[in-house]
Order: sequence, then C-alpha cells, then structure tokens
Amino acid sequence: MQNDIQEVLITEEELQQKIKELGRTLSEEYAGRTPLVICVLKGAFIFMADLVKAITVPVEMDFMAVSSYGASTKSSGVVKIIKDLDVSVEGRDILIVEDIIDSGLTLSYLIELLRNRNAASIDVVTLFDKPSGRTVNLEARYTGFVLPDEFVVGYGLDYAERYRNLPYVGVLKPEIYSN
Ligand SMILES: O=P(O)(O)OC[C@H]1O[C@H](OP(=O)(O)OP(=O)(O)O)[C@H](O)[C@@H]1O
Ligand code: HPA
Ligand SMILES: [Mg+2]
Repeated sequence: MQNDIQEVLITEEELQQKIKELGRTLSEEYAGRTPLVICVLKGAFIFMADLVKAITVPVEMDFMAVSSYGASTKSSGVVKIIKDLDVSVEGRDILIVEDIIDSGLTLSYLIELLRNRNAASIDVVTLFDKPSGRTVNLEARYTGFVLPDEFVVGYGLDYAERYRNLPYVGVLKPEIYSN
C-alpha cells in the first residue's frame, strides 16, 4: 500500500495536532449545548472517531452514508443516500463531520436535506478542503487543511475503496489510476 503513494501531503502527527485544535474550538463553540454530530460515511469515519474524542461537551452521534464518487476520481454529480439517519434532526443543533469538500455537491445536497427536516442550526467541520474543485458555492464553518488540486487518499479517503486505512494523506502514483 505504501508503495502506491507518490507523495505524503500531511503526516499523521500534523493530522492529530490539527484535530485536537478543532476539538478545542468546537468545545468552546458548543458550550452549554448538546449538538447532534453527523458523520458522513464512509470517508469521515476516522476523522469523526478522533474528533469526538477531542470534544469536551456532551454530543450525540449519528451516521449517514452517501456516495457520489464510486470507483472514479470525479464526482458522478449524483449523491446517493445509502444509509439515512436513525434519529430526527428537528430542532437540533447539527454538526456535519466531513472528510473532504471537493465539488461541494455532497454537502450542498445534505445541508438542503437537513434544512427541510427543520434542524435548528447546521454547521460543517471538514478536515480537508479542495477549493479548486468547487462547482457549487459552499464553505465549511471549520476547516482543517486546504489541499491542492490533486486526488488524495488516506485517513478515510479512498480510491476505489482502498487506502482509507493509511494514517496520513497522500497522492497516489499516476499508474494506479485506471481513469
Ligand atoms: O464535494 P464532493 O465533490 O461531493 O466530494 C466530497 C465527498 O466525496 C467523498 O465521498 P464518496 O462519494 O467518495 O463516498 P465515500 O465517503 O464512501 O468514499 C468524500 O468522502 C466526501 O463525502
Ligand atoms: N480523494 C478521495 N475522495 C474524494 C476526493 C479526493 O481527493 N475528493 C472527493 N472525494
Ligand atoms: Mg470515496
């Protein structure tokens, strides 16, 4: 797996330090409230696990699985709900946890959905942001790292379902991509 990586962009140490900082910021931001923290599966599962351990206010958690990339490095443009939330978001303070915002299509779809279900507030924390990929106008309230215009893998991010378990974020060697 390591042999498929051309370049490490963000090391494990850098990731862990940033997540602790985000946890501190969110703990201050949500003091006195109990947000419903929503993990956008699959990509965000590793970030979610580390982030909630760095948050000191009480949180409730739920999981939603959506997918638009499949085995491609480009969004299909169609966001598919694979698993919906188990709990109601009505009147809740929602914190959406994403691994990456690229085109912005996944999040704009999710935010619209949660608005229609009458959440009290909706904020987004994303570990990575790739502003160069954007096709819809969308910003996260909290962002870990801004990335260059390259398809990245690791720390939850996949290419064709592989590489999610790398503890760092890197760029694959070009010969690995089939498209
Ligand atoms: O801003 P966008 O262009 O919509 O891209 C971001 C989304 O794409 C990826 O999910 P993917 O569809 O690959 O599903 P996965 O999390 O199961 O890998 C990633 O985890 C984000 O959820
Ligand atoms: N890597 C993995 N999954 C993704 C990316 C990326 O750069 N952008 C959107 N989904
Ligand atoms: Mg993916």
